Amino acid sequence: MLLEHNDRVLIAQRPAGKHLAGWWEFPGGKLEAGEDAATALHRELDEELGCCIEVIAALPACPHRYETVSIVLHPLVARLTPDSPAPSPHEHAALDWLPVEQLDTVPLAAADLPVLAAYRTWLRQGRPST
Ligand SMILES: Nc1nc2c([nH]c(=O)n2[C@H]2C[C@H](O)[C@@H](COP(=O)(O)OP(=O)(O)OP(=O)(O)O)O2)c(=O)[nH]1
Ligand SMILES: [Mg+2]
Repeated sequence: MLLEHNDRVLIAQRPAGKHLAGWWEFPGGKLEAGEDAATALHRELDEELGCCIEVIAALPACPHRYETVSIVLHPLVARLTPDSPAPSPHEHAALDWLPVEQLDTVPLAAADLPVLAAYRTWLRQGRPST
């Protein structure tokens, strides 16, 4: 999920001991059986960050094949609800808020590069809601 706040986007560093440890990602996680992307996102954010969000738009799905696993990311653009607590890193090594122009200055997980491209396209198109 691309969580926007004050013209910045939240990124999270994956913790030691997991796939892609040390790499940065957009918070979120796997769908559990029967969940749609929005339901999974709200659950994961509660677990990972302790914050509440509102979805603004859904971007096109981004499949990626790592050596050990293949994934499909379903990127959503979101904002914090007005009364949400600030995100805190319950499961990540660190969090950071970056302006969109700086998102390619950190080591993002390879699967996130097409996500970033789709987000920039969406911004250029005038942020259409879906
Ligand atoms: N959540 C998330 N996962 C990503 C991104 N980019 C990327 O390559 N991944 C990979 C990392 C994992 O291999 C996989 C799904 O991650 P996940 O958050 O559901 O699971 P996880 O590895 O953190 O472990 P767990 O929650 O099952 O304990 O997708 C991203 O931007 N966000
Ligand atoms: Mg996760």
